[in-house]
Amino acid sequence: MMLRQGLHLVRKLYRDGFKLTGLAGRQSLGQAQLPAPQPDRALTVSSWPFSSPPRDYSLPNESWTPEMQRLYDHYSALCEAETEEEKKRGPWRRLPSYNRTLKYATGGRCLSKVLQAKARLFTRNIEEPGASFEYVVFLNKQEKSCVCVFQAGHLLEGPPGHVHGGAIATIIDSVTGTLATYLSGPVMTANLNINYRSPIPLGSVVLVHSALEKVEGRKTSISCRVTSSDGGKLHTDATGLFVSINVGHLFGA
Ligand SMILES: CCCCCCCC(=O)SCCNC(=O)CCNC(=O)[C@H](O)C(C)(C)COP(=O)(O)OP(=O)(O)OC[C@H]1O[C@@H](n2cnc3c(N)ncnc32)[C@H](O)[C@@H]1OP(=O)(O)O
Repeated sequence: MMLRQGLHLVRKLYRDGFKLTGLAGRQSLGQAQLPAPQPDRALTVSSWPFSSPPRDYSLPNESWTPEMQRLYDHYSALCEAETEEEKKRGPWRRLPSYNRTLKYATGGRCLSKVLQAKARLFTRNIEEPGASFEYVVFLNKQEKSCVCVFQAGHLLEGPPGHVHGGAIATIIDSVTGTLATYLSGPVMTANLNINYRSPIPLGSVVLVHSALEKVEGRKTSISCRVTSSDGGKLHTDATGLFVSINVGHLFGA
């Protein structure tokens, strides 16, 4: 009964232009749901009359180091830039990030009540600022790429003083998945292939660069490089394969 109700809602929300903000850990939206002339509108949250505004976890907080803040300011400035000829905004966008995968999507509160219960997004699950994943994703629409500024907190320790490989995989999955979702709509990770090249010091700030490799039918391939904040040191490189899904797939349909 619950499942049927849920699937009905999924279909209805899709018919009504439902926009996912967090499916599969992603911050971005499927291209199909982005109205091209006013891209910012698609990145906003629905104004549900009785909800309090959700916290956007990709905004600066007191835990951010000066380096994290510097890189945030750098990419934010690119987002403000205008193109020469038309005084239109350039290709860069900061993607907001919430701690619920469906609740804060347009129309998602209703779906969230039925299907999601108290589910929280893994990477935004720890309230203490700076303790785990501090990150912000900037998308370059023209280049079909994105860069994530990532500061790893003390809860992500693996080898003493360094970031756990699973935490690195998590941020790679989240960032490559964000890009795949933006480009191809709802997807799930089918394969991640990761090469750990040099350890990431805990508390340091790194850049996670992702770019589209190819789209073949339902398959979207994304490459990824994690580097030091000055780009001089390669920490990790990876590839991700994402397969487009019908949202019913998440509910066993
Ligand atoms: C909600 C917050 C969570 C945050 C997490 C961040 C994002 C995630 O990590 S998503 C969760 C992790 N991923 C999963 O749990 C996915 C589990 N797997 C699945 O559900 C399915 O296997 C799924 C959807 C990936 C593919 O299944 P299905 O839709 O039946 O596709 P299927 O027909 O098997 O394959 C489609 C194509 O992809 C290819 N493919 C599928 N899996 C793989 C793979 N592992 N490696 C290579 N190719 C693959 C197939 O060969 C096929 O290719 P072609 O079209 O050329 O023949």
